[in-house]
Amino acid sequence: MKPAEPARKRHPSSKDRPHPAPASVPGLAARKAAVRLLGAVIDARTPLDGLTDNEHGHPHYMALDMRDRALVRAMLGAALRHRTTITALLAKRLQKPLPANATALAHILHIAAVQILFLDVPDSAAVDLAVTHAKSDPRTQRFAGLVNAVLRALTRAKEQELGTALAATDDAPDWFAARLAQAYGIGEARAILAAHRLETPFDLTVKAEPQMWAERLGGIVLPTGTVRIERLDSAVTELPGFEDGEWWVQDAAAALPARLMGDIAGRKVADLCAAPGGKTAQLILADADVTAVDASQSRLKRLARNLERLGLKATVVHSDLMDFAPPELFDAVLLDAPCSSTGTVRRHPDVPWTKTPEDIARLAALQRRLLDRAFTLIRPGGIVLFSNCSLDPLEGEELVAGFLADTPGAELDPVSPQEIPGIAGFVTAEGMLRTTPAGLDMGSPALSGLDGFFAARLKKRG
Ligand SMILES: C[S@@+](CC[C@H](N)C(=O)[O-])C[C@H]1O[C@@H](n2cnc3c(N)ncnc32)[C@H](O)[C@@H]1O
Repeated sequence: MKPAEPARKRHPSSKDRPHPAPASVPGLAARKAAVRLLGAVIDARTPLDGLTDNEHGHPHYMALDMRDRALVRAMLGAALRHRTTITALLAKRLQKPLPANATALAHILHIAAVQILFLDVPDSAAVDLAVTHAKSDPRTQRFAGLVNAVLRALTRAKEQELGTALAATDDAPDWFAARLAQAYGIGEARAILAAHRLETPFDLTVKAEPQMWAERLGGIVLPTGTVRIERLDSAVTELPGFEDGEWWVQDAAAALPARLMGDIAGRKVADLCAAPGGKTAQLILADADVTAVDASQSRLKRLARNLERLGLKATVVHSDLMDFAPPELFDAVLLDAPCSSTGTVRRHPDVPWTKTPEDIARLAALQRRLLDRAFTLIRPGGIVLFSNCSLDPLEGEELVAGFLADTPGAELDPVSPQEIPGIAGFVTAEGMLRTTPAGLDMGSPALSGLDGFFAARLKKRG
C-alpha cells in the first residue's frame, strides 16, 4: 500500500490573492479609515468622539491630513444619521442578506453608499474606491464583483428610491425609537428623530453684546441670548473673537442650566462635574466665587486652557466628587452629571448605536449617587442645580422624583417660565427644564432645534 501523501498546502491562485492597493490611490486612505471607524462604532460600540479626536484619535484617522479627516467625519456623520435608510437601499440590491459576520463587507458598502446618496462625491469615484478597497482586503476580496454590482445598481436607483426610503424610516435603532415614544408620545418622538437626521448649526455663548457678535459672525441671536451660525466656512479657531476669548462654543440648551442658579454674585459656588468648563465660565461671568471640580485630569486640562483663553479664573480641583471634601459648605452647586448623552444625537449620531438601555440604567444610578453627594455639600437654604444632556426620564424627571421622595430635607425650587427670556416653552408643569431637539422653531430647519437637556433646581430646607 502506498503511504498516504502528506496533505499539500494549498497555494492561493493569483485570482484568490488580495490585490494590495497602491498606497497612492487618491482618496482610498480616507475611505479605509472611515470603514475602520464605522466598524469600531457599530461592532465594538466605541464612541466616535474619541476615534476622531485630533490629538488622540484612531491611528488610521491620525494618519490623514486635515482635509481627509473632515471627509471621514462627513462620511461617518451621514452614515450614522441615515444608517437604516442606507441598510434598506443596499438590501434591495442584494439577493440575500449578508451573513452577520460579513461586517467588513457591510461597512465598505455603507461608506460607499453614503457618498452616493448623501455626499457631494462623484458616483464613479465612490464605486471605484469601494471596489479597490474590497480587492485589497483578504476578507472582502472575493466580493469585489458584488460590491461593484450593488453600488452601480444603487447609483441608478437613488433618484427614484431615496425619497421613499427616507420617508419609510426614522433612522434610529428600535430600542431608541421605542424609548422616546414611551417618554414623549409617538408624534413628539418622531419630531425628535427627524431633528436627529439634520446637520446642526453652531451655537456660541458670548460674554457680552450678542447682537454685535451675531452681525460680525453672520449669525442670529436666539430668544435665549445664544448666538447661532447656520454654517461655518472656516475653523472655529479662525473666527473673529476666538483668540480674544469673547465667546465659546456651547449649545443653546447647554447654556440654560447655569442661568437657572439665580443671583449668585459674590456667592460661593461649585461646579461639580465641570470639564471642559462651558458652565464654569458662565458661573464666573455671573460674578460667583467658583470652584470647578472634575474627576478627569485630561478634561481639566481642557478646562484650564478654555478659562485661560477666556481670561476667567476659578479654583480648580481634581477630585472624584465622591471624595471631594471642601473646608466649607457652598451656597450653591451645579451638578452637570455624566449621562447617556441621548440629547446630543444631532452632534453625536453614534450615540443611539453605541449606547444601550442598560447604559441608561447604569448612568442613572451613578447620577443618583452623585446627586446625593452634591446635596451634602450645600448649606441649609442652598441649592443644587442638577442637569444633564439626556432625553431619558430615568436620568431626569424620574431620578429627581426618587431623590425628593428619599430626601426629607430637599424640595423642588420650581423654575418659572419668566425667569429667562425664551424658555417658557421648555418649563414643565412641575417647574423643571426639559428641552428636546424638536424645540426652538426658528423658521427654517437649518436654524432650528437645540440639544435635549434636563435641569431641576433643588433646595435644602433652612
Ligand atoms: C457632562 S460632562 C460636564 C460638562 C461641563 N459641565 C460643561 O458644561 O462643560 C460630565 C463631567 O463629569 C465628570 N465626572 C464624571 N464622573 C465624575 C465624578 N465621579 N466626580 C467628578 N467628576 C466626574 C467627567 O469627567 C466629565 O467631565
